[in-house]
Amino acid sequence: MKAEASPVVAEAVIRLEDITRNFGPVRALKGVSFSLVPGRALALVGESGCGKTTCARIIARLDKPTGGRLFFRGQELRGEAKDEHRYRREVQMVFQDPFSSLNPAFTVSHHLARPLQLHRQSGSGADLAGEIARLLASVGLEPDLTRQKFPHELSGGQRQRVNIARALAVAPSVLVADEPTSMLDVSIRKDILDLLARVKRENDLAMLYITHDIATAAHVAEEIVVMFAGQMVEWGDTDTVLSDPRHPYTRLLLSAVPDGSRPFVTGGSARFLEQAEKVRSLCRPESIVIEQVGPNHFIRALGVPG
Ligand SMILES: Nc1ncnc2c1ncn2[C@@H]1O[C@H](COP(=O)(O)OP(=O)(O)OP(=O)(O)O)[C@@H](O)[C@H]1O
Repeated sequence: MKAEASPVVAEAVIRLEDITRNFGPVRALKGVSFSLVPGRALALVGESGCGKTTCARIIARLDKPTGGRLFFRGQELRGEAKDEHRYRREVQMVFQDPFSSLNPAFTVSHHLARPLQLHRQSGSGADLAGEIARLLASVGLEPDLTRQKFPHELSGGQRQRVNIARALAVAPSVLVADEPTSMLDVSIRKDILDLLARVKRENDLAMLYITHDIATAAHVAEEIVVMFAGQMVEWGDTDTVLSDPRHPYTRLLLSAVPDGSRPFVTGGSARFLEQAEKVRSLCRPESIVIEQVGPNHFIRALGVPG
């Protein structure tokens, strides 16, 4: 079966349609299309340089695509959005580095009070204190022990929880988490992923979870997009793609996942890179032919080497 299709799901908050991004001669994104829908997460997976962060920055409107269309609640965004302020409130990001994303000069309370005041116009000081306490508790932090602390007094995991609370403070509908656990100790990565999965459920968030670690996708995301050299090469329901990968690059990523005792690490070894080069030679970079291999399971058709 062949289809010029992408994982279209009804009621998308965000939709990317055939997005390209060139940096001079570097074609960072080539025809990327997917949707983010409430209460569901999509994992964007691939090796360093495949275009994941560029995608995130375009969704957060920190960067503009060279081509293609970006939709927000069914309306195409061209240039400055009519309601840019609303868009920027509704689309929040959690960054990779929990250390540099908090201001060392301010307490946890301050970090949460500002977005609450800006976007909710909270009433009294008591209301605000209550909101801060509720937010901290919702991300698994003890309000009384945390609110007056400065970032350097917190662990990496606690800081990332504060970052997640800060993103939630403005009641977003979309959360973009760009490698949110890659700088954290392996022992707490799963806790943060569990937290992201929970806040997605509780807040009905449309989530983009970006990772180089395909093994973690199933912890957070119902859907997965595997990227290779700026292109989507395989996508669909996470469980299906992980249990029945059809594209050689997805298979390669899965083969680099070590056994269950170290589930949150993938390879970056010379052997992995050598195999990635072999896969690269199998992929026709400009291939636009998409093959549907299951109800919600697609791969980019392989080309002839060279
Ligand atoms: N501002 C820029 N100027 C020039 N090239 C860029 C710029 N931003 C990204 N690129 C290039 O675009 C490609 C995609 O980069 P991107 O950061 O999106 O990849 P990534 O998958 O997020 O990688 P990583 O996991 O290392 O962050 C890379 O070749 C990168 O060098």
